[in-house]
Amino acid sequence: MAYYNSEPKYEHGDQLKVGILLANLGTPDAPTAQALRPYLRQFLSDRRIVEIPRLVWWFILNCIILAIRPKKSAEKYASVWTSEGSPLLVHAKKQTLLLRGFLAQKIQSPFTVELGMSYGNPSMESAIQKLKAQHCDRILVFPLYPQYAASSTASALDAVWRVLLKTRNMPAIRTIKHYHDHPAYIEALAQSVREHWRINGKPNKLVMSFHGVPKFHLLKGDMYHCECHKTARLLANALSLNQDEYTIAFQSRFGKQEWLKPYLANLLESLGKAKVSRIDVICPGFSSDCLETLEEIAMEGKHIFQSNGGGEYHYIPALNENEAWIHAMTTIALENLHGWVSADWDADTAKKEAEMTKLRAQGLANN
Ligand SMILES: C=CC1=C(C)c2cc3[nH]c(cc4nc(cc5[nH]c(cc1n2)c(C)c5CCC(=O)O)C(CCC(=O)O)=C4C)c(C)c3C=C
Ligand SMILES: [Fe+2]
Ligand SMILES: [Fe+2]
Repeated sequence: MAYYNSEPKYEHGDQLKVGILLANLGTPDAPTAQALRPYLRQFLSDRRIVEIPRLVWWFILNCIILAIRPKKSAEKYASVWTSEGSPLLVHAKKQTLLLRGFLAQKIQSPFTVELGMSYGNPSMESAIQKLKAQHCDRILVFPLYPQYAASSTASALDAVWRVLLKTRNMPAIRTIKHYHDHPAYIEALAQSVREHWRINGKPNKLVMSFHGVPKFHLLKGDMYHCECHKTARLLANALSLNQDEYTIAFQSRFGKQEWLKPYLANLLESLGKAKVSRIDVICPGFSSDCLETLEEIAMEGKHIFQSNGGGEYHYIPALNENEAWIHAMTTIALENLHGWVSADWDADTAKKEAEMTKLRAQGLANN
């Protein structure tokens, strides 16, 4: 088998495009133990996710985790699965289509948007192949993680680099590192909270819950923790909240190590025991609803809070297809596409460009 991926057919004069590659985590193909096993194997074999020595981890992963977790996780996935599929994938696909449409209003030069996942399907490889098949010679990688973390953003970029290592005709690449403090993202979050409060009234406390990572990631230089705090502070400012009206927590602890604190489960337990009459929980780090928000936050979190004596519990949905969020994605993409796309491109320019390319190929033009 050839080491390099085959290149798509290209003829002089074919129109070159800019590709925007939306990168997200990925999800299993079905809510079953059979589908969870390969997904979790790929996910948990990533060194960005688990950093313990390979041989020890191989044994723990294959002999313990993959024997138990697929069945347990499949039951959780089944509780949030929709008729269209996994929520994460359903939302990410809709975001891809919407971003394509919004960008088409803003730029006229040829571009396209595709979706690629770090683990599972659609793979990063299939997304890059789709972009190359459409003659994208410039690709902007847009991770759907507002806060940079080595375990999310960098692992998505690793997946891109792995494909490029096997690519003969490499496109130019730009990457977006983060947008945790981008005004349009903060405004999209603020709008969704304001809308929830307009309909349901205000809670005693707004809990902002972020996916956790092991504490040593922070100690070794991963700034994720700081970026989560900055997002929370900016969102609180946008909503004019006092310090005692909101709080931050980290969820989804995995394994026995210490993770970023406070742990959401402990916080919900103490808020419940304090008989707080209503809390609202929002997850600003998740661009789409997924297992971690719909099962862990909306279901499990509610149970912890209320079984400890807490009152009303509202989960505020992720940004998903909110217009303000797609608008924010459009703004962030455009800022990073500077010099790659033009607002005044038209069919005539394209024709002239194609002619020039042909002439250049025949040695009839020097520029
Ligand atoms: C902000 C984004 C995320 C970070 C950072 C992150 C780190 C991280 N995750 C695990 C382990 C698991 N995460 C799982 C699911 C999952 N994680 C994220 C996002 C981040 N993870 C999302 C969006 C999802 C949901 C995917 C979906 O299909 O809906 C899972 C799988 C589910 C399960 O079995 O519980 C695991 C495992 C670690 C160890 C980690 C940091 C080191
Ligand atoms: Fe995770
Ligand atoms: Fe979880």
